[in-house]
Amino acid sequence: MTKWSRSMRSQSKLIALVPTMGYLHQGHLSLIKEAHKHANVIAVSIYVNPGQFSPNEDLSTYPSDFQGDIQKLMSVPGGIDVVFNPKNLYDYGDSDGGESGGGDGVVSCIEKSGLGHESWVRVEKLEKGLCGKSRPIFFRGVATIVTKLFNIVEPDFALFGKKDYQQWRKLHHEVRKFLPGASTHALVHIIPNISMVTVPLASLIGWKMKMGLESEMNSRINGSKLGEEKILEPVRDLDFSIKVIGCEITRENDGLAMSSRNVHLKPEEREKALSINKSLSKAKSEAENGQVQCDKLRNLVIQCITEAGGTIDYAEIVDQHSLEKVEFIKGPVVFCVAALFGKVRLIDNMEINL
Ligand SMILES: Nc1ncnc2c1ncn2[C@@H]1O[C@H](COP(=O)(O)OP(=O)(O)OP(=O)(O)O)[C@@H](O)[C@H]1O
Ligand SMILES: CC(C)(CO)[C@@H](O)C(=O)[O-]
Ligand code: BAL
Repeated sequence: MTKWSRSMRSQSKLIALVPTMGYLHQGHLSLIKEAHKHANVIAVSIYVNPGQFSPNEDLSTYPSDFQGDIQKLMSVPGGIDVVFNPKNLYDYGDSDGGESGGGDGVVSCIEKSGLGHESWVRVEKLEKGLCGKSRPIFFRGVATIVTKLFNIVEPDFALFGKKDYQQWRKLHHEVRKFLPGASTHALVHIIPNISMVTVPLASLIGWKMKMGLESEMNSRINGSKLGEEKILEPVRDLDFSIKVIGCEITRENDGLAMSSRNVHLKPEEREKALSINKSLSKAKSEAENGQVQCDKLRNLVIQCITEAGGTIDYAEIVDQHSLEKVEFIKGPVVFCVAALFGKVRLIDNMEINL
């Protein structure tokens, strides 16, 4: 994978990474669409990361359909360049991590065997609330695997969905925050010579889906960025020269946020789950009409979801940047919800910008 990336870089191509856990839907494809606006070549990773699941979570039942994913990726306008689908990205020491690094109860690789993988990335404050409460190792696992993917793929851009708002915010923070006066700029010189390369690698699905994109890419580059020096903003905490881009939530026509786990919802549960988006939309419009007391808005959402038959994990209104709870809406906030319908835990959110 790294060899491919470096070969792209040596041709001055900008590389975007779209990390996923597979079982792709239009939400994932919207990330790829956005990636095309920024980069010349696109890598999609498909890896169900065992390091972010606790033993009581749904690693073993997480949906997967690799061939279906490939079909979907082939149909993306503009194509993608490579699919990175590693079997396992952890060293399990003496114990057998099993297929895809998962397997029964094997989650964090080191705790059981005492050997193997033992380095973890943490984003100490932002990982604590919301999903971090009920999924205590989740964000450590996400930050670590994303760091590993960044090191392997060496992208210029990485795209994440705001459906997983806390994840996006946390990664954004981990990777890049504008520090006035900081001097660590990544300078990227874009040159006009775009040529297509296919790189089949053993551990990588050597996939080439370019389909007539060359002229489109040339005109984009010629039109806007030819010969310019593009300055990526200074990075923070971990000094990655990577720009993290957040993409809006893609919803089904009836408002349900697209999610791979939706496939596990029974029809009646799916119907009940519509209460999440409905109640969030109602809360947002009440806020826009002057109701800025968060407990009132929270009660509205909790009541609506509970009456529909969902079980609330959390329903919090938090500052969009710090993710700290707020009592009264005074600035940009995001209303984040996690709720269970049957055995399926769904998350959703809505930004409120008064
Ligand atoms: N509806 C959506 N709109 C925009 N981005 C999304 C949507 N669903 C997922 N994504 C983004 O796609 C990336 C990969 O997510 P992932 O593969 O876990 O899919 P998912 O649908 O979020 O699955 P899950 O059922 O685990 O929530 C993440 O950055 C995630 O935020
Ligand atoms: C970012 C991610 C691919 C890391 O495993 C995952 O958490 C996801 O799909 O949102
Ligand atoms: N998109 C979230 C991945 C997870 O729930 O593990």
